[in-house]
Amino acid sequence: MTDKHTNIILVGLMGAGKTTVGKLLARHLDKCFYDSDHELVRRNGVTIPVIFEVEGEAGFRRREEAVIDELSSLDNVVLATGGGAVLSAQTRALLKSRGTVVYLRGTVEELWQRTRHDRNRPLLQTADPKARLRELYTQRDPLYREVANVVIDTSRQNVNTLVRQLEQKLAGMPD
Ligand SMILES: Nc1ncnc2c1ncn2[C@@H]1O[C@H](COP(=O)(O)OP(=O)(O)O)[C@@H](O)[C@H]1O
Ligand SMILES: O=C(O)C1=C[C@@H](OP(=O)(O)O)[C@@H](O)[C@H](O)C1
Ligand SMILES: [Mg+2]
Repeated sequence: MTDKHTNIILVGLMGAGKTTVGKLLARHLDKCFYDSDHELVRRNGVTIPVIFEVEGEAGFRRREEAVIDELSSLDNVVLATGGGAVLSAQTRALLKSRGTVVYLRGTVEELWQRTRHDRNRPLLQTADPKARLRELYTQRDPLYREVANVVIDTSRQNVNTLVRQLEQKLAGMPD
């Protein structure tokens, strides 16, 4: 059976730090770390941009939905999701029932600074990636808030500070 509070699920936009913070948080809490993107890459043997290229965003979303369903049904894990996972209503319902959901929030400026040199995020391969991030923020911020039990502001906070802050918040949460 899945105990709601044994899993920690991280949501938020690209560059929020889900992968980086998640890995460190898992080590601190002695939980297994999974990242839905890493799992898709490992299983399919191709990069995220290649999945987008071959199957389009819709194909990627189908795979993402399935892998998040599978990983969130495990116990005692920290799961970093991809930024677009919450676009699926099915995934939103699932996440809320399978763990404590943490929204890592960041300003568009910071998210952009953290992602601007990375070619591994196909949605940002546009003429104006910062404007794209702004659009995605407007569209998705309400969805992240809808699923989150905890919202953490990552602005001007280093990863170690964020992990400490998160540990404190999680420890103070009711069972
Ligand atoms: N709080 C932070 N402060 C500074 N840099 C960060 C922070 N969180 C993440 N980063 C950096 O931003 C980049 C994107 O982080 P990542 O964990 O891949 O984000 P996400 O998985 O949410 O897209 C990485 O280079 C990471 O080292
Ligand atoms: O926001 C998105 O739609 C996406 C975010 C990426 O993950 P990160 O949020 O870990 O960068 C990855 O899943 C894919 O490029 C699509
Ligand atoms: Mg990530």
